[in-house]
Amino acid sequence: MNTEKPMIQISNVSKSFGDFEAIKQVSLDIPEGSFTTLLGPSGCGKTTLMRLIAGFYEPDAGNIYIEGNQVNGLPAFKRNTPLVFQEYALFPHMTVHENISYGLKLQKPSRQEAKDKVDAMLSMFGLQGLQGRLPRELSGGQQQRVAFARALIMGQKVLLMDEPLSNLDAKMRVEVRNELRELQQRLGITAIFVTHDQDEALAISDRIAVFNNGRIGQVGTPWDIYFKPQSKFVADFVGTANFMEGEIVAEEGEDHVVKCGILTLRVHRGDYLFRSGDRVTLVIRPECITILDKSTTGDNVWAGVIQKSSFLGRMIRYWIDASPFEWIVDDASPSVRGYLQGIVHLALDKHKIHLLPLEK
Ligand SMILES: Nc1ncnc2c1ncn2[C@@H]1O[C@H](COP(=O)(O)OP(=O)(O)OP(=O)(O)O)[C@@H](O)[C@H]1O
Repeated sequence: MNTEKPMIQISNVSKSFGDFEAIKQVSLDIPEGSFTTLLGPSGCGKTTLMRLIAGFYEPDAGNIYIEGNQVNGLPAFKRNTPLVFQEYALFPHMTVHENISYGLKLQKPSRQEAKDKVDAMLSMFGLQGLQGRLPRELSGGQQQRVAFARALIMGQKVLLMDEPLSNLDAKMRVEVRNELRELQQRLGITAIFVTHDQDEALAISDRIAVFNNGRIGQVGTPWDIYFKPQSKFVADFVGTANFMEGEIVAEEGEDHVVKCGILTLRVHRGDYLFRSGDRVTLVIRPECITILDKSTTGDNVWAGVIQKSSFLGRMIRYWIDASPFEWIVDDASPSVRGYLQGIVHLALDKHKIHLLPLEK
């Protein structure tokens, strides 16, 4: 389920600590049933925004709405927006069962009702058989699952997560994130997730809000954030990109002709509204450049000299000098050629170049 109805609305919210403005007039709608990730470098305000939604901080200005109701001033425990942290924050002296059922206390359920609810959570999170253990007797992944189960046992419709997977090793991190995503979709939960890991954000989210210095730089689907960044900051922060400055010198057929120093490239015009004379930044992802098997001529083809390479498992990354530019190029089928050296010829599909207005 992923309707466009907003479950949470953040409207012109600002928050300062002393003289320092950590959140600057941020507005963001979180659709019901969606998985939204707040992504950005350290100190950009992700955790602060999360704590504002959860009710641990109050905004200095602006409003927060949950299901259409303004919640400014409403204490955290009345918001039904549980927050799961990187530190699992389980009660160390309580068993898995006691930890998970903790939130039910206020409802005063019968023993059987509590057991049924805990059993349902144990099964949902693959924790069957572990209910009698203490947190220290569990792996990191199991502890984090207990933390999720504890957060959701009251049937909450919203789940806030602040770097919840950061303490897990790489493999476990991917496993738990896939489970989390599957569960969020199955239960139709509205999830907000904080990370500074771009791969994680791209893999798990319906929408990503990229933060920069207390403001949202761009909100969009992972695809748009990666392939259609609206600023150099977003393009640079999410993934790796080659950047080049250029000027549009002509329009030919469906293409812009862009002059970048000694290199002239054709860029498919698509939806761009640029005109001849406009100065632009070209954003080119490393995997969008192809290393040719043999020299050829044509549009968007040029030569360079390999400076260094790095084997990344699923590909080899090359740094290729084509003075005055140095290109980063990812070769995803290295088995065919092994490591390349010396002069190579590069080709670039005109549809795979993204244009931004040149930032001053
Ligand atoms: N309670 C506080 N008092 C003073 N300054 C704070 C407080 N909480 C956060 N800040 C400052 O506000 C800014 C944003 O912090 P925040 O924790 O929201 O960043 P973040 O994007 O979550 O970073 P990280 O990824 O490192 O956790 C930082 O400069 C931080 O030092």
